[in-house]
Amino acid sequence: DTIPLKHGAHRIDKRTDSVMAKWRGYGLGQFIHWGLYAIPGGEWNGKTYNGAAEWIRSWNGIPKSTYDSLIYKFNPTKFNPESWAKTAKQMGAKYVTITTKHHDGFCLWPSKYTKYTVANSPYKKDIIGPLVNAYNKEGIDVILYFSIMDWNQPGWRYEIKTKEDSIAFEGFKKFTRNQLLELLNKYPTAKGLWFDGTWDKSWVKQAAFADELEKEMRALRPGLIIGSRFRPDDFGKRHNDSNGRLMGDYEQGWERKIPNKIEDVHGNDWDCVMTVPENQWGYNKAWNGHIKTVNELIEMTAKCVSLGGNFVLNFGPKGDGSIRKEEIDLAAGIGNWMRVNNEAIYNCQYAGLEKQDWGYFTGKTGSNKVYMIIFNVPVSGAFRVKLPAKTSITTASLLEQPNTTLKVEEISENQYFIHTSARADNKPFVIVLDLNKKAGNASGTY
Ligand SMILES: C[C@@H]1N[C@@H](c2cn(-c3ccccc3)nn2)[C@H](O)[C@@H]1O
Repeated sequence: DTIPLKHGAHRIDKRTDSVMAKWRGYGLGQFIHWGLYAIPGGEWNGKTYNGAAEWIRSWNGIPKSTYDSLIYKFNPTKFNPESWAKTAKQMGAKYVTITTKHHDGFCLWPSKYTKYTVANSPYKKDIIGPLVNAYNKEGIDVILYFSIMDWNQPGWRYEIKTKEDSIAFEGFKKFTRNQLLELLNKYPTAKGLWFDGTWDKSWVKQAAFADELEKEMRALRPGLIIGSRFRPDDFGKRHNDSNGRLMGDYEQGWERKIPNKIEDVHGNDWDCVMTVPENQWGYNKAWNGHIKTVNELIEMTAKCVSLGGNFVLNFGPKGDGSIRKEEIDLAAGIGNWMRVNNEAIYNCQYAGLEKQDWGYFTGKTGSNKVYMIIFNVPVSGAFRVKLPAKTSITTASLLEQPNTTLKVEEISENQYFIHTSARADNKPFVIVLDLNKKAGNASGTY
């Protein structure tokens, strides 16, 4: 039996409207982390900060006031929103999530509710507006990242302990509401909000306020997509309420990690947001440790889509507004593969088939088509496929050469080997299966 909640989940199961269906089909997205932290780029006075570059303000190696005065150095002469949008387009991203305000409180739009914005920097101009327009012109939808935690706001509190705290935090809540409504009014084509900085004790006590604000934002912008990291329930639970139901339209918990099996996603929509290095979102001069390759990132994209989610790859532009060569090259490499194989990614979901070692199945929403995205070629050269009862393979072909049919060998009841000839390169490729009926999935629908 469920716990009675005033501010728990307001919907069970996935959204069924067309705006969310489009989001569900994006497959691949781009994250942009850009702000004052890109100016030091993880380094200060020749010393390197060993955390994530966008958290450098929290480092005791740099006085807070010194960090805050970076606003007077913000003048990205190389900022070119059209070229950022073209890079994303060429990569094959269908949506972009852009930091409007990260934890440091610096606003990339000329907010009326604080002085700590681009308007008071040497750059002076709005960044978010031109970005939204440039991405929309490329046919890419925009989601606005917003950090509730705001280190620049005097009213922010990690915890509310005194009367003074609570008075200050009430002012902070008003400020937060004003900024969110301001963003929705200034950028009406934004499809959704990606919240961050909502884990502290002060915020998890704001169930009623956050619930009312979410309702107000949805009323202002029908169809708005809001992730599960925005609000706490009556008992301070986040993402899933005290009855285990997702609060928000999709699960936001997959930050720098990917679910392993379908049971891990609990029937939710979800996105995975991923850094190229181990843990750097804002620009960091020193990219240490393992830097993910094109093939790794294609595999992460395929794995996310095979489990019904979207993969969102992070870019951290430099303080001057240019995008580093490593990221441009990754976008180009992923794009080369997506140009040929995006049919196996866009508008695809969990195919409901038993995972095999060669790679990932994706199912085309509402069709009998299933894609096999191959990363590991078996030494036998034969690719195993297990189908549910009464489901059979009508044809099999290579996505890159649609008119080549591949040999299908039935090896037992509902079990097949697909045979292909050896391939010259060691790049991922896609086999398309036309089935005699929809394979269905764990929840029986696409
Ligand atoms: C999407 C990513 N989320 C931010 C983040 C949050 N955290 C964090 C770190 C410790 C406790 C709770 C949250 N680490 N990184 C990163 O700065 C980036 O914006």
